[in-house]
Amino acid sequence: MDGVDYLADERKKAEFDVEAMKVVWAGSPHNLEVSDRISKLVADDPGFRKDDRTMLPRKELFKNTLRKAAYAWKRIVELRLSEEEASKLRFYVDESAYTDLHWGMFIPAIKGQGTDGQQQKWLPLAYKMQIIGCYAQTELGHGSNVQGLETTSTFDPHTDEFVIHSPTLTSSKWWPGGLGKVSTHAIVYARLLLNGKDHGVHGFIVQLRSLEDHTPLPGITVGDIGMKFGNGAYNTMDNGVLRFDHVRIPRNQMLMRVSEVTREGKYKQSDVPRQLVYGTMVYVRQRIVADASCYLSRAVCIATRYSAVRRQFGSQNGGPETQVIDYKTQQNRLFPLLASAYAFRFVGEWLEWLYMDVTKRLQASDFSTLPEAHACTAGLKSLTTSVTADGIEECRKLCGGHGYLCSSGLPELFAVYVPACTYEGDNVVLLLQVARFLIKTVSQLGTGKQPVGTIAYMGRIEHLMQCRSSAQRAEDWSKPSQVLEAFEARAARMSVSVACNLSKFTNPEEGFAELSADLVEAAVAHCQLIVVSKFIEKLKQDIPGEGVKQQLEALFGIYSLSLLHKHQGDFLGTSYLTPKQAALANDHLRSLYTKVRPNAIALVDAFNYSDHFLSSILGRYDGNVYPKLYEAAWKDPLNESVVPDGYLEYVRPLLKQQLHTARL
Ligand SMILES: Cc1cc2nc3c(=O)[nH]c(=O)nc-3n(C[C@H](O)[C@H](O)[C@H](O)COP(=O)(O)OP(=O)(O)OC[C@H]3O[C@@H](n4cnc5c(N)ncnc54)[C@H](O)[C@@H]3O)c2cc1C
Repeated sequence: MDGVDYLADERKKAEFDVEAMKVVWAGSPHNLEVSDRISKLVADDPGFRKDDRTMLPRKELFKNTLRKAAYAWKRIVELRLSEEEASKLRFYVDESAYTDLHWGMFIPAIKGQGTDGQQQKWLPLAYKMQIIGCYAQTELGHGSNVQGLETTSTFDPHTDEFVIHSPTLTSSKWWPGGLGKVSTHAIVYARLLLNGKDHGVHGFIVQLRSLEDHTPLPGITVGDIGMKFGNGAYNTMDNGVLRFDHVRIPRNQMLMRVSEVTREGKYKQSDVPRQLVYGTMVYVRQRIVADASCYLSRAVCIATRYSAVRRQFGSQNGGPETQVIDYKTQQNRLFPLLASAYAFRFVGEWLEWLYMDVTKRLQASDFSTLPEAHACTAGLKSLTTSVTADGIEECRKLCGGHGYLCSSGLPELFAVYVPACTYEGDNVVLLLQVARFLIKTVSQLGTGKQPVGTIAYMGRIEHLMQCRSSAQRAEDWSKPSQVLEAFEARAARMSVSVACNLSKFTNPEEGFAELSADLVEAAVAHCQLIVVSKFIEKLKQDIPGEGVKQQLEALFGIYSLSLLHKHQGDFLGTSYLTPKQAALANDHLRSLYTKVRPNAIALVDAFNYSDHFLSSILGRYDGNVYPKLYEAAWKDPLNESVVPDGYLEYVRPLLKQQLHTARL
């Protein structure tokens, strides 16, 4: 029945102020106000409907995405939305589109790598969407290894131009979002060749399509790379292929903030430090971590609400069966994901601060924290996207069979999200970069160079190598300091141990390759420690609202102790814990599940997601799942006729034993 809240009893159980928790999740009362207003604006506008997305054929789907992107822009202009409101609107429209790359990669690349003059020329056009841009780095043959890119950009001093060329099939640009069908311009990464000398990979602004009729410019071959994983999902995006046949661009379209090519064809480093490009990278990765908390919280919201609606077994004397959320196994799978969503939210918030800090330092030519900031953002991107991708899939399983229906919202969420483990750096490749940084830090211990930021704990290496957990009772694990030391000791010991093993190799690179699996594990331990420590920092802040802090403390316990349980081998193997202490931690974890259980629905309500945004029948706010699932089934195009198209040709001849005369 519409209008009835089937989850009302669950909501009454909440032991904290949900409105105050909404503010914590949003980051501030201002953020909550903007998010709430814009999300309602999108949800109430039929122009942003998305419930038919998984049923549309690709061409229709894509055309509809183009319409929505144009309509969104129209609304942004009509309503005179600020940049903040506009980006929220795009977020709540919730459809991957060329605009993601235009705003998320093309513009930041020009801002980060373009000279002042280049920014003045290109940014106003891009801001008004008079040009649409994408980010063309990856090639058919090369992705992670950027230095292996093959596209060339050769300077021609006679015409003062660069000649962009794809010398081989494998040099074809392959994957860039927005490239296939829409972008008029691209930031193209190519090897800079001057007088036959290769100066490595640089970025160039290249016009791809006519601004009059959208046809590719001479020398350019461009198209879409084809259907991707899932229905709807990321197929709203035109990931593209691009080849250049000696395409000429003016010299001033090389992004020249850091290095330039003079009129005479000389390569010059500008006095702007090379490290500046890291600023853009920190920005992009910070966005990805923030997105991880959004995607994970969406999946968790769906699975939590449905777990409270769904009942299986346990009926007493003909009474209702048990809500599946009351099974400890369900809690043990679901609540750590709920806690992770909050943990990632807070680490994402901290990354926003880090980005501002890095920017300020770069402006003052202070590069001292850059290697640490780089390693930490690479690691957090890897950790949070991997957990989120696996977490969405776990939420699907938590919803049983119905989770497999597109109307649950989970298959599409998963299909849209999984590539985040690959783009902006393959997750394993990124963890190996973190590991290199950890090994370097270990090798510098004792040299007087103090580790800074998220690696500062290594400065207490002597203590961390020797200390033992003092936990004697389960409740001891409720102390953040107890948990923090456990994670620090584990991370430090794993790094030192793998560094010792590495030192046994005469060729360090050989050793690095041989021990790469252990190195990745050490990197994961370090990254989990960062998330744990940032959660603790959040808890130290003033958090208003009745019961809010207590819930966050419980979630912190669940996040950290579920990891401790999962990676028990690390903690025991490095001798920080005894098996008894690990068992006590697990006892405490179970008690936290009991504490969070009555608050679970309110904790996901605090995400403040509209039904439109969730687009999931299982995750409906009112819990009215079964009638809506039933209704939705009848809307499937296959149910438009009672007898399916194809019956006469292929089913009836079979039933009537007349296949020999059928036209198959
Ligand atoms: C949906 C989507 C959107 C994208 N959008 C863009 C875009 O807009 N612009 C753009 O330029 N690119 C884009 N990409 C490309 C993306 O950035 C690359 O796919 C990514 O960098 C990974 O590179 P790769 O595909 O070459 O993987 P590979 O590097 O070939 O990885 C294959 C496997 O090898 C492993 N591996 C690789 N190197 C090592 C190593 N050194 N040690 C151990 N293992 C290793 C990896 O872990 C992985 O398991 C997109 C990709 C996807 C899927």
